[in-house]
Amino acid sequence: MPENGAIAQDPQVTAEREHLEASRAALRAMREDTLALKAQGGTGWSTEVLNLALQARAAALVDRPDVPLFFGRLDYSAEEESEFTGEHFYVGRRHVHDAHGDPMVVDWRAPVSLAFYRASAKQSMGLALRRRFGFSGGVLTAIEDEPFGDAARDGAAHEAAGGSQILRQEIERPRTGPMRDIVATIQPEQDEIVRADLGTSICVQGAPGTGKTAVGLHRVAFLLYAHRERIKRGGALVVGPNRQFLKYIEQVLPALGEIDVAQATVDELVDRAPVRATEDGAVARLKGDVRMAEVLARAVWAHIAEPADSLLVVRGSRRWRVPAYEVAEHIEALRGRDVRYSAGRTMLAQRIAHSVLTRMEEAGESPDDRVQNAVARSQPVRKAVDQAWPAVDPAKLLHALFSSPERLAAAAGDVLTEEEQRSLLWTKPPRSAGAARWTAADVVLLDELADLLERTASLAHVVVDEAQDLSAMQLRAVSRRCTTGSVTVLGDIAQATTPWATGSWSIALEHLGKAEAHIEELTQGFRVPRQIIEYAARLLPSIAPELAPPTSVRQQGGGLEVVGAKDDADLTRRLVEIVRGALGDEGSIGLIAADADLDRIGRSLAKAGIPAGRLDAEEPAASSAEATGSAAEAEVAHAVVANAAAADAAAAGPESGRLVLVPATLAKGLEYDQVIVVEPGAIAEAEHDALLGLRRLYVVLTRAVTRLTVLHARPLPAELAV
Ligand SMILES: Nc1ncnc2c1ncn2[C@@H]1O[C@H](COP(=O)(O)OP(=O)(O)OP(=O)(O)O)[C@@H](O)[C@H]1O
Repeated sequence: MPENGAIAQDPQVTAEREHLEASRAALRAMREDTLALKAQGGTGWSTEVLNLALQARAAALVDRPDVPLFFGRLDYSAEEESEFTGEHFYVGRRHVHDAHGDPMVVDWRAPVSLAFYRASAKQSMGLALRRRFGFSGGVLTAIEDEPFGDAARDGAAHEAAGGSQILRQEIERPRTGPMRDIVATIQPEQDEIVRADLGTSICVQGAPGTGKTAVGLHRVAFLLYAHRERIKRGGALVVGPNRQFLKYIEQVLPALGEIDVAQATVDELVDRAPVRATEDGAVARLKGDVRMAEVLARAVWAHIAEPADSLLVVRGSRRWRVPAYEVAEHIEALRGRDVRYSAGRTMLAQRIAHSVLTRMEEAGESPDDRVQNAVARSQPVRKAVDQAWPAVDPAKLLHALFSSPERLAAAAGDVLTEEEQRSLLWTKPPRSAGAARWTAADVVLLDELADLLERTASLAHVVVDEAQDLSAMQLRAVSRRCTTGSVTVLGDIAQATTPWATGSWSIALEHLGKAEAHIEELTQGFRVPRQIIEYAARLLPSIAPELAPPTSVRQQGGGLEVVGAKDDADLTRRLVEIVRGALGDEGSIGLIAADADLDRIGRSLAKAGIPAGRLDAEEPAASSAEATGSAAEAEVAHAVVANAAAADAAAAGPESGRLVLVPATLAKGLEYDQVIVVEPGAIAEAEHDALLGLRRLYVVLTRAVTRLTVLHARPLPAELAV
């Protein structure tokens, strides 16, 4: 926003700038106070931990000159009865207080800030005035007032005039670098989701660019504020489709002052063995089918056998016998309870030992717990447990199932058809489990097996992004990581591009064990201009006829150009021209093509002297603290980086150049100012399945913030050519 003389001299602007400066000084003082604290733990180790905590806090208190300390102000009415009658507050990313402890800026997540996001002309929530601030490079350049109460007519006029200019500018701004927070402009329907209580699981269906990812990340930040101890103890996790996506979103939470949230891809979540093979889509789909859970459960529990003999425990000069039928009774009793398989082994040993102890007591002895533990660990008891309730190893069991038609049939007989069973069997079984080359779907099965043996620890909250792509078995893997916690499920059925996708939110939620979750829909598109979204939506009747066409709140941009080339040579020539033109405008440029075509396109551009980054290029080396230091040091280093002005460039790595070549399979969740899509036909065909191909194309066509150019020499898919 350019500074003009009128603004510079406006007394209100001057007063607000003074408050900004005073707040900055207060934040500096808070940081200095923290740095002056001496960590004094009881031991060297606890002093070290305290030191790291202080460093982390000091890092979180760094003032980034380019990030406004506050973006809004709330003036509560002096006449209306409310908790904050007559008071006013500045709303920002974090709480700042003065030397007396009085708030200079309140945290956007605090209850007092709620009205900033929710008050409307119809419901003022006690406000007399809501003020938004516009900034340019950290300098306060604009004020926008929205009066309520007696001046409600003006409020209505404000809405009729198209709402906030500052909001418009934020939505229309060019995109560069990683994803940014939307804390200054969260919309009421988004805020409802962000502030939902910790116990509530929510599923958000939304068209491309409706802010699902942004909302999910802000919800984690909110939950950390509202339930910090519980989330810290239990842990919070964001699950995304791939590393590139996680890299794109990783700055959002640190920018909101939150560095304690783990982020993982689904594959990383179930990291039970390295993935060393791929497989046919039909087999992967079957391995992702929920019936596999039944097959695996049966395969595990089939290990339980009738106790062969009575067992004899010798203690000193006495011998104690436990008959086989009594061991069988213990087994039956345990199976009637919801015990995990491995825990059951330990419990069986204890129960047998208890039988021995009962006999000892009957004989007049008075054994204690130590004796019971010693008996449970004795060789005869261990032998009896190993025979009737043998140890199971997930990899060995899966290896046996996929190698032996008999073993598989025993577990899958009436669950999978014979043909399905055949498709699961390896044509050349590896010699051992260690030699097996597992696929991504196999590793999910290994994770299911591991959970059948030992209960997986639950986190306090899990956000699953692009959840429409997950198989039933992957959803179960997520589910066991939030059995006692809640989930935020984000996705768009129209963007499901995996053959194993479940296809319906209610089914997905059942697999997640959260059938009671609310399904919310976000409909306002903040990314894709109307003209472009309408073009992409031509595909909707074919890919998700039940979904309403997406809308767009964006007014600017919207350049859509479909360029037909005569042949491949003409396509290359035009591509170079288009890319040169795009480089002449501001913002990021994503050139998206079928994965297999990208190398060739990269070479053609290089030949024309146009360098381009690759989204799937190798990760840059970790920062030195991450490479050599402890996890805690790395966290602090992370926070410092997040608070540094250079964060954007540092975080984006090799893809930080303006022009990025994006394989179509990695485009999901990302956005670029200008998008150039090369050969939509090839992108769709690369999927082998017509429906999934069109969905992939829909994803690709909905990445543009300002301009979309579609370049093709081959005919466009018929659904698009309408
Ligand atoms: N309230 C808002 N104010 C400003 N910008 C917003 C708002 N909500 C979303 N956006 C912006 O819209 C863009 C799209 O958001 P986001 O990536 O979260 O959408 P999405 O629904 O996850 O999209 P996709 O389905 O393509 O993954 C981002 O640049 C985000 O910052």
